[in-house]
Amino acid sequence: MVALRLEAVGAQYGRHRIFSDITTSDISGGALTAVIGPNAAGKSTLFKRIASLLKGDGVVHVSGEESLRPICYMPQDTGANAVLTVYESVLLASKQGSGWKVADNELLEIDRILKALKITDLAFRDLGELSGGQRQLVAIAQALVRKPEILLMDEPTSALDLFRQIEVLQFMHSLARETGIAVLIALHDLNHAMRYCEHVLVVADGRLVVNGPTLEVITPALLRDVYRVEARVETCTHGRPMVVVDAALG
Ligand SMILES: Nc1ncnc2c1ncn2[C@@H]1O[C@H](COP(=O)(O)OP(=O)(O)OP(=O)(O)O)[C@@H](O)[C@H]1O
Repeated sequence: MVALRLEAVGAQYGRHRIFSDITTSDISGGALTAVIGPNAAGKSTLFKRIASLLKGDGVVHVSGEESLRPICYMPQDTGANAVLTVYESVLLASKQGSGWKVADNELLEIDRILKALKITDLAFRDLGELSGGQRQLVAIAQALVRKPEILLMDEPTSALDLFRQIEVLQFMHSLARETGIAVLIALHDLNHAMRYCEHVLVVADGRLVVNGPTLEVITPALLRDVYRVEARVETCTHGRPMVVVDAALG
């Protein structure tokens, strides 16, 4: 199974250092890992650094699987200017880095992914005429069709309604389990992190604050120190842990 490990990783834009010296234990495939932290903490920058879209200090280790395209980054901004249909855009994504010849099984795979995300009805709509949530689902399809070993999803549910948020996170959770890929998801909704992610990586103040099992990491102390809120971790009526925020600290 694939594993990702960061060793003394840093990133900067010009002279502006965003974070430094991020070292993690193995982030293993088969599970979801939430990347959390306040606005501008560097979650997207960390993803870009892991995906080698940004140079920086340290080493990103990927072990376990041989893949031509092991890491895929799904950006937060899924704006679409191209004059393409949904189907064409997903096909184009699947062909990135390979030849242009299209095999039948590749078309079947696109059909399967559109069906799994319940967007088959959008296949021949122009990207430019989709809603924000529909575009986000298409961006997820574009990422999945590349079959990465490590998938970095930057706030993939931010434009989705509640039902779709849950559907997508459940789907990603099952996909990681079934295929053994490692999925890292930048999230602001800590209840989603608690419910769907086995591990959490917390980025703040230009460093990795902590990484580990979700229930050990998301505590009232962390919420106070990192998010500056007074909050509790309670159990809902279904027996699941959830964050209840009482107040923002001045
Ligand atoms: N292309 C860029 N050039 C210069 N600075 C940048 C660039 N992209 C991001 N930054 C800066 O890097 C810092 C981290 O930004 P980043 O987008 O990684 O944070 P984030 O944790 O993903 O934030 P959010 O939760 O608000 O999406 C911010 O101060 C931001 O202004």
